[in-house]
Amino acid sequence: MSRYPTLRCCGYELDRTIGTGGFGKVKLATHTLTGEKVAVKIMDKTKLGKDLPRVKLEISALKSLSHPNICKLYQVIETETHCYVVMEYCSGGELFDHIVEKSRLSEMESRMFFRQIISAVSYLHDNGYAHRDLKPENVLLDKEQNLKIIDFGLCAKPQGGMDSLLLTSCGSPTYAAPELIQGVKYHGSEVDIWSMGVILYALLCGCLPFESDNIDELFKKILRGKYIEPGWLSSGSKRLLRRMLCVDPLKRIRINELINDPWIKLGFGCPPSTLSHAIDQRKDVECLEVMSRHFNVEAEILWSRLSKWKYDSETATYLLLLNLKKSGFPLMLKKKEIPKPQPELII
Ligand SMILES: Cn1cc(Br)cc1C(=O)Nc1[nH]nc2c1CN(C(=O)N[C@H](CN1CCCC1)c1ccccc1)C21CC1
Repeated sequence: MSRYPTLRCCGYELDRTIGTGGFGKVKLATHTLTGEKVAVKIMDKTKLGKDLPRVKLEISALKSLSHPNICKLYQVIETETHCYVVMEYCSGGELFDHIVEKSRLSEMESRMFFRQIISAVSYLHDNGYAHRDLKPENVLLDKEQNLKIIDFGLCAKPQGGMDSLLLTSCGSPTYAAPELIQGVKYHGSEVDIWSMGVILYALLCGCLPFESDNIDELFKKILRGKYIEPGWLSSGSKRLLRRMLCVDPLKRIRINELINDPWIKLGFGCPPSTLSHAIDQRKDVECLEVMSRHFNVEAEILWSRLSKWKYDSETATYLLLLNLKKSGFPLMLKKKEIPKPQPELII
């Protein structure tokens, strides 16, 4: 019997562990009704302590975000001791590993990934969120090499909107902006741009712009803002990196300039998409019909529940049916297996 009987009875078959972090672990699982693979973040609430608010923050952020380059939330299951966050499974692993595998990426491949990050971050900022912990380990790839941003446990939704200042120093120092490590007030959008600059440098160069085993040395390098520009970098990419890794946040490129930067548009002829295809929020009659027949509930009654986006088992089934439809698979729900009666033991 699996260690997490709750998940089995909530409609998931657990598989192997695919990630471990300070917050617990992530396990691969299968949604029984649709057969779709999902990733379940399992956290022991009794061990989270002061980090519990971060988990709540991530869940509330994910509930209001719907974008093709942001890892999708399907369901939240809470027991007395554990919190299970059921999310989109990204089978392509971390962008970080993809860069290491190829030592560094071509300009076009870097641009293809980076445009997706811009699209996700501009959507985030438009919705009043700053991620604040952008790094290659928090950028995953799905089976079609589409990019998905994860780990919103450090994100912020400043009360007064994106123009108000933040103070909490958070995230990984290697990717943290100078103003963030100085402990002065900062704008969440500006620190995200700096971290995106570090990611773009990693994509193009296969290493990090600021590195040191000694934290004080690392801080000095970040505050100086000086980094090596390898010979293979084009002038367009060098110019863009200088505008992103600009120590003075007031002079740093802003997201709306970034979207229209010539290097970003090269080969595409247009800026990255900045609108969220809120496909998950609109009613899909076909998926609704399949659920209505399976659960024997009036479609309109079902939709009145689904449109409340409670991220319960019905939300998960609906969103996973949408995934099946997007992938061109037949829309069907497996009948719950009625356990076969055990043959009487013949003594
Ligand atoms: C690494 N990898 C390789 C393959 Br193949 C699939 C994966 C993989 O992790 N896929 C995957 N799909 N969906 C998810 C994941 C991982 N994952 C995660 O949320 N992974 C993060 C990874 N963070 C990066 C820095 C610190 C921890 C995590 C958070 C808490 C505990 C464990 C892991 C989600 C649920 C959103």
